[in-house]
Amino acid sequence: MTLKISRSPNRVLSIRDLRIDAPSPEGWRPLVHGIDLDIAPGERIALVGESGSGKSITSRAILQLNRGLRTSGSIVLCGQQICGLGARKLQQIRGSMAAMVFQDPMVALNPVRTIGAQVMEPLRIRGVPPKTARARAIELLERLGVRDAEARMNAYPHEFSGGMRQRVVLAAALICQPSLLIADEPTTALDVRAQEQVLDVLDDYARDMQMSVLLITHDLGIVAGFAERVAVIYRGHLLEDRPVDDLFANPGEDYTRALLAALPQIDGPLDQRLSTVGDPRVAQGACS
Ligand SMILES: Nc1ncnc2c1ncn2[C@@H]1O[C@H](COP(=O)(O)OP(=O)(O)OP(=O)(O)O)[C@@H](O)[C@H]1O
Repeated sequence: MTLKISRSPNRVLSIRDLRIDAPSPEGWRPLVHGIDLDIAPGERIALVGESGSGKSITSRAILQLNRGLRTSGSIVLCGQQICGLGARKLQQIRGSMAAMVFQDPMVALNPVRTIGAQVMEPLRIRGVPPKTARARAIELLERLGVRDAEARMNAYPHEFSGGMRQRVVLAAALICQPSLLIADEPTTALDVRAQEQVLDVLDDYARDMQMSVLLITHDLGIVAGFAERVAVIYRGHLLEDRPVDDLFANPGEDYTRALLAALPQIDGPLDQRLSTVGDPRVAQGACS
């Protein structure tokens, strides 16, 4: 089966009027209220917002990974409309057009399978012969800074540090060379040094491969250092979508100002997490 891919993909991702609803005893309860978002090839966008604002469900909708939620609108990924696709087509798209990494590498990795088997798996599923898959896995692990990768292919996740495990998760996500990587707080579970190293290798890889990145993070330092654009989401509404310097220098919404004030500062404690923007006056002003 061949998937239709845009011939002039000036957008890796184009989302229009994305709505996500959850079932409730009173009927469908809206969680995301009609979001538009575009990502160009090679572009890095940070999605920020307080806890529960809808960052994860919005990003998971791109690969139709939300369970039990209703999604509507248009999501065009590399020229392919994602909404309404069947399970088999979605399976093909996941990993090749867009891949996703999550916060905790221990959850993402199977503790009883070797690192090598897990990194090679997306290629093996697509019918790539074992020798080729193995060579590509070793090459990618080395590139992502896993030293002595050939020997370590036979190791298990518990034999790796947190930072190394996240590189393995990245390798499994990147092995089919996706056009878009969706990274949902990929370094939150790591210590500060490992965070920096993982972001550095991701930065290098994305630049070399012209890969777009949608990064969900609570960390102002990471947003400033990694992203070109910032999209601010509040209670399922997209409030602002602007170049990072512009938004930091001149936030256009009260909510964004409050959010930036609540974010960990560059010269503050590096492991500080975003607190909830709880001021109801800010909340009311934001989406009215
Ligand atoms: N499967 C689900 N069923 C019902 N409600 C859900 C489901 N998944 C998420 N939600 C709700 O959707 C809203 C947005 O959740 P989401 O996980 O996207 O927030 P977030 O911005 O990523 O937060 P955090 O920064 O804490 O991860 C929350 O109110 C959450 O409780």
